Amino acid sequence: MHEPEFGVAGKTAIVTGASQGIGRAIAETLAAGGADVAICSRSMDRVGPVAEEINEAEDAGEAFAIECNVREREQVEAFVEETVEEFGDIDILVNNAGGEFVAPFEDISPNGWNSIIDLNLNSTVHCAQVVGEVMREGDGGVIVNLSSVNGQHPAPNESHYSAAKAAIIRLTETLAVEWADDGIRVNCVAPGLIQTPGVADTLGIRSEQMPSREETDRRIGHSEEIADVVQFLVSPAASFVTGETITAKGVPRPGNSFDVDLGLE
Ligand SMILES: CCCCCCC/C=C/C(=O)SCCNC(=O)CCNC(=O)[C@H](O)C(C)(C)COP(=O)(O)OP(=O)(O)OC[C@H]1O[C@@H](n2cnc3c(N)ncnc32)[C@H](O)[C@@H]1OP(=O)(O)O
Ligand SMILES: NC(=O)C1=CN([C@@H]2O[C@H](COP(=O)(O)OP(=O)(O)OC[C@H]3O[C@@H](n4cnc5c(N)ncnc54)[C@H](OP(=O)(O)O)[C@@H]3O)[C@@H](O)[C@H]2O)C=CC1
Repeated sequence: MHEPEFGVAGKTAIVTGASQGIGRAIAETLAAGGADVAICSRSMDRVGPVAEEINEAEDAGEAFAIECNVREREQVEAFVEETVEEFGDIDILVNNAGGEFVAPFEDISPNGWNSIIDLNLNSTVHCAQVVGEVMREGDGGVIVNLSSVNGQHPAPNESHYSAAKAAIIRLTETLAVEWADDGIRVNCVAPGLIQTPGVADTLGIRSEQMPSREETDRRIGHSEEIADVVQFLVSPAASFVTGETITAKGVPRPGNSFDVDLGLE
């Protein structure tokens, strides 16, 4: 009888933007499965406690945290170098750090546009190139990039973010082909609206506005539900899956998974 292998025990992983929200859930899920995780955010005060909590858990992998702004190539290089020193190799990269502000296209300044492209797309490029080199020189690996339903469908007032997240999908497909012979699988997850501190603070969408998790229709997703998809993609069970985007948005409908009034005129 065939038993699918969903485990990550003994693997080493980098998860960017893991001080809260989806990134934190991904790091905790992989560590709970026995992977050693290197995690980062822009603030050691925020990401350090996540590593401490993982290290206190029984039967979990090891964690170490580092301050790294993934918009800065040099900081990504230092983070990856330190991870290799710590763990010896990198099997898994999850490009999670990302974010946005909402504004009509005509109100986005060149600097505002660049900040969102840097944060979402260029950070993914930095991490994929730097970690990809380590994987190609080693035994290959698995990369998962966080896109969004906004990268798949029109999203008014999120033109910069949507453009970046759409580009991440095509980058994923391209790298899956370019790096197939190096034993590197590259996939994407496109979440619908997920209840995270970032969504609450930045977009002003709070959990009390949301239907409860028990409701099957039109509910907001939870970070763990994205972490579970990532866990599948990085596991041996997904060994024949590359260049794909898995959408995780609950009930199928075009566009966003939940109709939220963002309060823009
Ligand atoms: C229908 C429902 C749809 C819901 C979809 C939900 C999809 C979820 C998407 C997510 O990504 S969830 C994650 C949420 N978390 C975040 O978004 C938080 C992350 N935010 C940040 O890190 C930062 O705020 C930022 C957005 C990256 C900006 O960081 P940066 O340090 O670059 O900022 P500044 O230097 O302050 O500004 C740079 C530039 O951008 C302009 N700008 C900033 N905010 C706005 C705004 N609200 N409107 C217009 N322009 C803005 C700012 O003015 C600067 O430009 P210049 O003035 O210098 O030209
Ligand atoms: N929540 C949602 O509805 C959806 C989210 N996504 C995507 O999922 C990912 C995670 O989103 P979510 O959990 O909601 O986001 P949050 O804003 O809640 O968390 C973002 C995380 O990224 C870190 N971060 C932000 N900027 C940087 C940076 N420049 N360098 C390093 N770390 C950084 C933050 O840490 P710190 O502040 O400490 O630096 C934090 O840990 C993003 O790519 C997002 O676009 C996609 C679709 C929907």
